[in-house]
Amino acid sequence: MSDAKIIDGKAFAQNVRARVAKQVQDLKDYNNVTPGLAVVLVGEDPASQVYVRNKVKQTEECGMKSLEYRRDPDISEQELLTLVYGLNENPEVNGILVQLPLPDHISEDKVIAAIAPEKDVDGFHVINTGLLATGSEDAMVPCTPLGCLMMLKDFYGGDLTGKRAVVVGRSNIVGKPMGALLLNESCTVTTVHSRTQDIEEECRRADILVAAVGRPEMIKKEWIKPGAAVIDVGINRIEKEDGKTKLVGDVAFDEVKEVCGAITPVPGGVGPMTIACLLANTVTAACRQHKIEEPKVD
Ligand SMILES: Nc1nc(=O)c2c([nH]1)NC[C@@H]1CN(c3ccc(C(=O)N[C@@H](CCC(=O)O)C(=O)O)cc3)C=[N+]21
Ligand SMILES: [Mg+2]
Repeated sequence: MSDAKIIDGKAFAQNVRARVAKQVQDLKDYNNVTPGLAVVLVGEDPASQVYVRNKVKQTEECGMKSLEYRRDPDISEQELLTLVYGLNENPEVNGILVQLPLPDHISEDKVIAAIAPEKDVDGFHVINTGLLATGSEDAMVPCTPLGCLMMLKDFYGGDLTGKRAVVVGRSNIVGKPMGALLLNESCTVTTVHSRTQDIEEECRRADILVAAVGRPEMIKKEWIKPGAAVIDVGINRIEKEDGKTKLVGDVAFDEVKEVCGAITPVPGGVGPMTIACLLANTVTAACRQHKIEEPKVD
């Protein structure tokens, strides 16, 4: 068996961002529109700060306007909702992202429900969830699943019809929308989770395996069908023997790459694609709000 293809998410994301930058330039030149993305960050979680910093930087590099709203962790739910309502009304803002998780005293469901669906570039609002589930082109598609789909389509030359896809994990932000997207691509989709019997056997049937559980290196090479495409969504910070921390995925990369046909690394796989898709969604949102023909995303 020849070596697996290591899918370079960083390079892929750079490509997507270059395309987005061109679209932004066209919007400015021909429509006098500069897309704007508002990112709301509550609290001081260091990992969240890194992600938000990257989002802001890349938004600006693509020529879009970035608006950042940092709030103390003791902000009330009502104050946060009021901030979101204001962004809904702000014509400079085409996309709104409220960084999750939120502090315990704030209902994430309520905050997501408060975001205008057409500005919901995360695709977390139930309107967008419903549009995705019914196969509508009007859905805002969650960024991580969208990035995974783009890499899978690229690997398979555009068509996923009839592939057996197994999604490991059933979260609202990755597992469920990933399953819906793959079903819309005419895959045969199975979602497995912590209560699944014989999870290993289910995974071994997969042509496409998407791992999104948040358990470091849980998926071993015996779980993999030879030649399968393995997409690793996990970003787990673990401590090494020397006390330093490193990032690992949900897949035991070194052993799985000996069996599979293609695999995304962590870091440098799904993560950068998530941000690139956020930027692409912001352009899509701006086009829809200004009734401009929108660019195709994949
Ligand atoms: N409303 C909301 N939307 C999100 O999309 C969202 C969120 N909340 N909360 C947090 C998670 C996490 N997330 C990541 C995005 C990029 C990388 C990324 O680029 N990771 C780099 C490594 C970064 C590092 O070194 O820590 C990589 O995988 O190569 C990681 C994680 C978006 N999230
Ligand atoms: Mg909460």
